[in-house]
Amino acid sequence: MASLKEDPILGIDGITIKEEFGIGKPVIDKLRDDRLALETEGTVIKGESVIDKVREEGSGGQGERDMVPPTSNSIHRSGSRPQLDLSKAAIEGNFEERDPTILLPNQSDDISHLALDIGGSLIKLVYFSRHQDRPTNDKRKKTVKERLGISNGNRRSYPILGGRLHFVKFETSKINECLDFISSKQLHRGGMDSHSWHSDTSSNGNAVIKATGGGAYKYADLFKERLGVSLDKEDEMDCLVAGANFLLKAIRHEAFTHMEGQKEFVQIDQNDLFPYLLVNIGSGVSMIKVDGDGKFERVSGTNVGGGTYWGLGRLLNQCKSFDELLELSQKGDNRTIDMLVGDIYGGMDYNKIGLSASTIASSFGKTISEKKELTGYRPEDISLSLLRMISYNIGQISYLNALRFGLKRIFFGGFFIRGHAYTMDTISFAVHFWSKGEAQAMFLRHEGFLGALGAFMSYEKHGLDDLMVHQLVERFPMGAPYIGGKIHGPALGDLNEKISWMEKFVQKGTEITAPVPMASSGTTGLGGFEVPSSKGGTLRSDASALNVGVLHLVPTLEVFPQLADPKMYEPNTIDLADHSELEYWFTVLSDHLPDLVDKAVASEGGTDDSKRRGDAFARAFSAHLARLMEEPAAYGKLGLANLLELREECLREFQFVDAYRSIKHRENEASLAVLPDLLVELDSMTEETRLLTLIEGVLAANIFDWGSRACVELYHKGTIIEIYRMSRNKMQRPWRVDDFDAFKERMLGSGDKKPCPHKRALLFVDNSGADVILGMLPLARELLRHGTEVVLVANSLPALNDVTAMELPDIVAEAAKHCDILRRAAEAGGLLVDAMINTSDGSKENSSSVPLMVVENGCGSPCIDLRQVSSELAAAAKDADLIVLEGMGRALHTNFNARFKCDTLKLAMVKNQRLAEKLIKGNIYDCVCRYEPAS
Ligand SMILES: CC(C)(COP(=O)(O)O)[C@@H](O)C(=O)NCCC(=O)O
Ligand SMILES: [Mn+2]
Repeated sequence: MASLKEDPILGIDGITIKEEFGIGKPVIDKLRDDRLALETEGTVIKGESVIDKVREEGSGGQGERDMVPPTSNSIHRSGSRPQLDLSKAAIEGNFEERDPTILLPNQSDDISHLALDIGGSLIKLVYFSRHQDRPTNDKRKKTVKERLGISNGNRRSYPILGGRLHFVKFETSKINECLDFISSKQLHRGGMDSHSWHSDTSSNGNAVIKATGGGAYKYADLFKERLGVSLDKEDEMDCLVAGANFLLKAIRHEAFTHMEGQKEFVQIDQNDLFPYLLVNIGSGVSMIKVDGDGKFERVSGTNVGGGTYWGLGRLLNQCKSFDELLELSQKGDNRTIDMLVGDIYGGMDYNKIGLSASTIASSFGKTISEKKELTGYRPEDISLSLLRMISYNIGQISYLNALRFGLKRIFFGGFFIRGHAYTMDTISFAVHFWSKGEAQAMFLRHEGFLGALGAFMSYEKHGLDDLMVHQLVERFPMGAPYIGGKIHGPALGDLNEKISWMEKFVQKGTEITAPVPMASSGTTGLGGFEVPSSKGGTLRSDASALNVGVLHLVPTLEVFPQLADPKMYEPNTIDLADHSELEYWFTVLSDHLPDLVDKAVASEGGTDDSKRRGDAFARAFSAHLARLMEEPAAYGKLGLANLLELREECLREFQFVDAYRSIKHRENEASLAVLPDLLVELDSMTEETRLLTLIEGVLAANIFDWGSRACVELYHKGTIIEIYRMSRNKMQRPWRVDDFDAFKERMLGSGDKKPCPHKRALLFVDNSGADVILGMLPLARELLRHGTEVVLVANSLPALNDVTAMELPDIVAEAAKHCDILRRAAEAGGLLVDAMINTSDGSKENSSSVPLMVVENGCGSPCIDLRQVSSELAAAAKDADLIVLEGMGRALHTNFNARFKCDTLKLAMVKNQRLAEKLIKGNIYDCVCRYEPAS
């Protein structure tokens, strides 16, 4: 099939767009309305610039956001940040005061809980923030829940609410900064609500914080003095193990191997976790055999650990910080200090016992035979020799202990490692070498937080111990993608704080963003340490960064029950481990940024405040991209879906609630105007022709995608309907992937044999406007006509121009005004509870119709990860026997290779040339109609 781009008649210069189109001429005339022009930037060929229109309407004091009538739907969605409820706000105390306290009686605050691990060198802090879900009185939602048989009963004996788990660290020597941080966030005052999960006050009425590590004893008085809190001391080993078990069970991509500079995530089977050896490298080293939850034994340890490295480094090199010492090692050459096998054997390998010439025979051994003073050695070389000596020694002792107890897996944690590639390579090498490849060294992304997490877990009824992987969503730490120098990177609560952090970050930016060049591999594999591949010229800017995101706890998330093999399911189609892919998609997202910022700022009325937020958003997003470009696996396995979600999350973080709101509204209006005529035309067709026209319609209308650069350029060339007509005219079969005949046979049968209709179809809808109204709704109507219940599955939160579950009922109500099938089904599905329906026959009888329902999918991204969907969707899916996934995000970028237990139809127009070539060996604007019967 020729692409739209190549077609001289339909050329995207828009000069000659064919008039003849599948739907009637009056409809076309109707759509000549100026209001239906697509672009907002004033480059519209036909019709008035929408920006002008906005200005006119805005002169009455209304911004663009006011053009959209408020939806009548009152579903409460906890967005990325809780919104302030200012009702009944009152000033407390003296009105004359400069910053009087304002009481917000109806605001459900973020409630924080905190635990600490105060070590010899670092303080690790884990805290949880949450806000209570407000009860919803939404009748539609209730009806849908009833229909789907979702009970409101609590699964747990105590409530666990959604929230976020944050990870922060401070140097112990700067404990005052840590106290200031706790105090500024009021973290020590958490847990005072009725849902308290821990005994937050001691018998004498003081607030209590769980803490572990030696500092919990040493600094107890200071905490009491400064914050008025008591530290409730928890055993360090108990905490380490509880923290490690929680991470290994609950966090996807927590563990990874690191060999010769290559990081690879290991999927740990929860049921096959124990036993393992946990090696915690802090100032000293503990080796713990873990047999289960709370079942462990400290089997060994060594006093030669992180403290030794730092201490000796200070004495020998006068380094002021651990990172400085580590940074020196990056430029070191240990051959000037270590005695190598080759030094003893005249440059030869000692082959008989498998030692290469470059194997260290004796750490620091070369210095014996040289008559140099300490000043004669380079600090860089000393640092590297030290690092090797200590890492190698720890690797070897760990292996011997694993051997002692027959353990195959060794997990290394503790802040000595701090994500330093060379340290991990050295340890891995030692374990691999001594075990002859039998044992495997693994590392944990939250390596430094095991103790703090464990202390957190020790609160009674924290509710985290039985959380499942799918209930935790790891998100990029917002507002603080980097941590360096004096800038700490906790999640910043306050928007202003966040914006000024970004501004500060930009000033510091050049200092802390330099990527590290990777040297090529030089390891012999013969037991010698040559130059490991991950030793770059300089220390990564983020060597002390956390490399962990913020954990969002969403207890309502579930695994989509129709996945054929949930354990093998991988949502992303494109592997960003391929560097050229990564570069390409990073460029696409960067290029799209200025336009997105314009839209976002306009959606908030173009005020100075929104411009400042827009700027901060652009910086934050660019900084995240740069950070990920430097280390793609920093926050676990990175797929395109994560990047697209990151963009949306970042927008929300800077309080851009719905950047495309006016575009969506305009397209909805235009499409609703066309719908009645389209339905009449469809009804005049035979069943077979109609089914084909419907699928064509879905594919054609998927062209309305504001996330695709090519499509947005196209929108400059004509009105909504012109683009739609052009797209429909291009729908000749065969499509690039064309399983329509198989789908038709399942729907209509062949010959006289009429197949049994599907019982329930889940339609994963994509974009607002024509996509959902002229594409998916008519398809839903056809399924309803066949007697199939239809569940429209839409986003919980806005993403690009995707329609949301909150917006859909009003759209359906509008459509239902002109169609009895939709009206009856929507009534039966509880969608029309408070919509004013004015139909021709006025019939209220709904028992004859199967229901049309709407459920939210639990996400706010253009893609969907089916391991983590809303509980409503999971409930609706249980009885489904047909799934329709529509759009590039949901059917191509994600789920293209996913297999389901029930019949599945994947429909999308490919609106990106590179993806078309890669995925379907086709061209931009080619279509995919992939039908896969139940497996
Ligand atoms: C963001 C999208 C996945 C949305 O597509 P949709 O799901 O709406 O069909 C898609 O527009 C996309 O991949 N855009 C980036 C590539 C580009 O601009 O060509
Ligand atoms: Mn979309």
